Amino acid sequence: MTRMIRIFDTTLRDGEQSPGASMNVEEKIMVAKQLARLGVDIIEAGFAYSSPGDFEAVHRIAQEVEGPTICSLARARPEDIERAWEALKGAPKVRIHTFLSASDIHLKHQFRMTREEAKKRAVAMVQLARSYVEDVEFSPMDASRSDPSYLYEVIEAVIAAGAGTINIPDTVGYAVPQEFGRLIRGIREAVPNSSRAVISVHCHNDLGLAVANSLAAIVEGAGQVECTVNGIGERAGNTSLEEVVMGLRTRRDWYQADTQIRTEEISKTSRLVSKTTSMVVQPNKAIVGANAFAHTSGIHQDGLLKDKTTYEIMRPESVGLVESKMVMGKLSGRHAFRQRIEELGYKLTDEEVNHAFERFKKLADQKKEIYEEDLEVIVSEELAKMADRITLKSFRVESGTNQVPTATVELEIDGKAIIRTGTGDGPVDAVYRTIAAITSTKSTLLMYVVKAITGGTDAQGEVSVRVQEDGRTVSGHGADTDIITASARAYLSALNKLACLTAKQVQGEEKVNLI
Ligand SMILES: CC(=O)SCCNC(=O)CCNC(=O)[C@H](O)C(C)(C)COP(=O)(O)OP(=O)(O)OC[C@H]1O[C@@H](n2cnc3c(N)ncnc32)[C@H](O)[C@@H]1OP(=O)(O)O
Ligand SMILES: CC(C)C(=O)C(=O)O
Ligand SMILES: [Mg+2]
Repeated sequence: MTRMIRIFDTTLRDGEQSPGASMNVEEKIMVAKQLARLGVDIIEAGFAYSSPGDFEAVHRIAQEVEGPTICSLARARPEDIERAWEALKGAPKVRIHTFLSASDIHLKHQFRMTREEAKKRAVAMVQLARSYVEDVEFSPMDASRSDPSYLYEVIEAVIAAGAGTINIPDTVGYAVPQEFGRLIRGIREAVPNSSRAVISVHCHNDLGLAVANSLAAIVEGAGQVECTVNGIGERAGNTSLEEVVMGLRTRRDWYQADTQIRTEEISKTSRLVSKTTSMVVQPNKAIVGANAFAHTSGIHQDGLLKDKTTYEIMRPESVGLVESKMVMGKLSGRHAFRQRIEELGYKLTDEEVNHAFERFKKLADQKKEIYEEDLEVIVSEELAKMADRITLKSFRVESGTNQVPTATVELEIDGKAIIRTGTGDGPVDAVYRTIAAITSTKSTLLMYVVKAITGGTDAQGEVSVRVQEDGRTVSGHGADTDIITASARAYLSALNKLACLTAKQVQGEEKVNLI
């Protein structure tokens, strides 16, 4: 039997306690609407007493966001509980979450209260909250550093006073999984009325154990997990929603538990929260980091190409990503290299792949990541070793102060001579336009650079061009003492590469329709 675990999202309350993560009312509403689409059970929308802005956020979210229960935090003080009620009243599904410390450290140093006084206050505030709403949650703050026997007493008393959810916070992230699981089991075994309430957990990540502690608590019977998107929150943050949810979903066989989260909304929610709070997600963050579904090493890439399950325990689609990423770099292997160039539309022979792969490895030793354009260049230059299909036979240019620059160009394409005359804005432009007209190229000239290789007026000039067609970019070079000849050669060398690429892409066809 699969147990359903409630997801209590506190991104808008504890998440906002991350330094610099504060959100305005409109931003909170936008995030709350996305949390509803994600399918969380409860949204802790804020702490109504803490500021007019938070009051308004709780109020508007309670009014405007459909689906989840909307909750406000409140200290164990009448004014806080009343303010929470003011913000929530009139909305269909609401909860007041009140809290007071249970640890001697907090009671002695911060609250200056005895255990008895704190217990009495907790009971009175739960009763007050219950006079306003049916659904009351109580948190004995710093529970993991509290004396268990006192903790049990408080829990029993607040359940008797009407709290339907008892949330066990590991406020300072001190607990370790086995210990925290045992604490939850202890509560269920030692508190006589514990079955009348849902036991919740709220873990902080100071030792990087928030998710592990939450999962350990679930094993011992916790029915609600408090968490935040991307794990943001006070100090090192809270339990990460996406990690707990995907942990349960992926290992349902082990936990026999799941949530009602629509996991396909996870990536979108993560991006929204990151953008809204300006909290950048680290690339290696589980589930939502940029690298969470990126594979770099050749052996893994080879395995994935053969079967995704070799190195992927979750489908990227299950968290709303289109597909996993194969990152081409110095650790990639031939299988992934061939696959990527085929995805780019090129069919190479084994020998061509081997040559291109050698060049790729050399380049990858110098560059952190190889992009599509790099692969295009490698492939195009590999293919450029094929005989040129277009050669320049001759050209003549007329230009002067009062003359429209005119070029007559003779090309040989696949052995056939073609001659044509055209005009342009300058002599080079006239030659380029005429070549373009003869070859009927659809390409665009992206870059044209001239530089002198030697000095003097008889200097050898070198022209480099970059040309793009159908998303493919190739470069071309030409050198001559005549700058127009160098320009024509550079352009034709680029067009020859494009022609080779097209020939390779149109598998089985010998000729390219250049004219
Ligand atoms: C573990 C957590 O995350 S708890 C939630 C933490 N979140 C926040 O604190 C964010 C919002 N907080 C605020 O805006 C402010 O702290 C306010 C408005 C709540 C209170 O502000 P101030 O009145 O100026 O008090 P300040 O924050 O300096 O001190 C907290 C007071 O609340 C008391 N207090 C703290 N928690 C509780 C509680 N659960 N129940 C009752 N009183 C509490 C403290 O003992 C202290 O009281 P004192 O003034 O009698 O010494
Ligand atoms: C208010 C409580 C639940 C809290 O955030 C904590 O103890 O960390
Ligand atoms: Mg907290």
